[in-house]
Amino acid sequence: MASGDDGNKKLQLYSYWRSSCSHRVRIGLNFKGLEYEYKAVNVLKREQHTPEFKKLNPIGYVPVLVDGDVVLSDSFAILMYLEEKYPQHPLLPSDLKKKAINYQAANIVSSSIQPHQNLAGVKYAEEKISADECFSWVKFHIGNGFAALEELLKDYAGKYATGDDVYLADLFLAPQIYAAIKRFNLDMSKYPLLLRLHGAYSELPAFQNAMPEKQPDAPSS
Ligand SMILES: N[C@@H](CCC(=O)N[C@@H](CS)C(=O)NCC(=O)O)C(=O)O
Repeated sequence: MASGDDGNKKLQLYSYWRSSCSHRVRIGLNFKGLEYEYKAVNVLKREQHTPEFKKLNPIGYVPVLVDGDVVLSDSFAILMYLEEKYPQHPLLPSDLKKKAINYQAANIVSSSIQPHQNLAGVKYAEEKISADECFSWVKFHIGNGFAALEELLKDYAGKYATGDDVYLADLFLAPQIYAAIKRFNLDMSKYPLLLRLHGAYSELPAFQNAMPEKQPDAPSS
């Protein structure tokens, strides 16, 4: 694996094992063959709100990538930065339409699904409504997004979301499908294309090594 190209300074990723946003970036780093130092941030212990961490990301979310003097947060921005700085194994196709579909699919996940399951929102909602109602609300939004993704990708999908190569959309889809299955117990029979993609991702080392349970801060059992 290559490290960042700024001398011998290794890239650093501030991540939480179960964070789907961190998971996207882990796949991107692995896919591009970039070695990085894993810096665990336990969001359940509110480590994302420490003054130290907030110097890196004032909004108090993981992931954060440090590449020499570049400190970046937000998985989309991080992946676009990696794409330009480390062009090997491109995350975007050259075809403009396909590229736009990748942006659209990635943003359905990051703007229209994930925010509904984010810790801060879920904790707040659980105080206002019951935990069960909150869980159903989150599942509703995952299902809504998944239905849109099935429709969007049906004319583009090959082995992966937009053809036979892995691109940006796949980096956003894999963690969201994983979370839907493992954390939210979503009935995936309604989303056959996404279920098939989930199987395809599970065969790729870049995706396997980014799995939550393989991270150094994952609980041992
Ligand atoms: N749009 C941001 C969202 C970041 C985000 O929501 N991170 C979550 C984990 S996936 C987080 O740090 N949550 C902690 C909290 O809610 O306090 C991204 O894509 O990186």
